[in-house]
Amino acid sequence: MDIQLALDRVTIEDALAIVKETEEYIDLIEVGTSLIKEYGIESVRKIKNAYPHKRVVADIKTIDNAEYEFNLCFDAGADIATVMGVSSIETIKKCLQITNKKQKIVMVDLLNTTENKRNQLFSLSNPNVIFCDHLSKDEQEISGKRNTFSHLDNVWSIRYAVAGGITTDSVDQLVDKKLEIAIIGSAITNSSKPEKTAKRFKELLKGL
Ligand SMILES: O=C(CO)[C@H](O)[C@H](O)COP(=O)(O)O
Repeated sequence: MDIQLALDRVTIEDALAIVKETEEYIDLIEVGTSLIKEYGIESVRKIKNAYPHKRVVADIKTIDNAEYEFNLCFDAGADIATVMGVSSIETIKKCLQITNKKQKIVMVDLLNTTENKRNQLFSLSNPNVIFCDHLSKDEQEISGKRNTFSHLDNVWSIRYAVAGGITTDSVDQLVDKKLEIAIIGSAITNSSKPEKTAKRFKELLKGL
């Protein structure tokens, strides 16, 4: 399983320093929504320029204005851009259209989607789409919720990632889920030893 390092609530300089330390153990770099909101699309450009050999995810969380936002991300060098699954089907289809045209990847964030909407989204699955099971920061921090990854059991045939509060103690729940990507943020970025923590995740996820 690949590791996507989510960079949130840090400066671009700190983000670059964390990637430098952890580079050997991570597969994708996520320019978090907070970085894009605070520093703009330049955050994506700077991180891709510094790590051209890594897949860079722009976590723009598009919910409307798909063409403009997806072109912005891809033109800045992102390999993957995110759209919220709760968006209208017009928005999702436009993201897919731009992604296919530019031969990039779209990650559909399933936060707050209903089962009906998820089934509708899964029917659009193609090799350029990765779905992301996501437990929000606010649900984690305010309500103390933990992701149980329970509805992942029926999704063998599609590309799948998980995000939200994953720690070295919770990765064992990902065994046998046939996931492509574990998105890990604060467990690494808030660690006093990011390199050691990223290395531990790599060891734990190897072979999964
Ligand atoms: O999309 C995000 C926040 O909206 C984060 O990328 C995701 O939640 C991973 O970060 P963490 O491991 O700290 O929860």
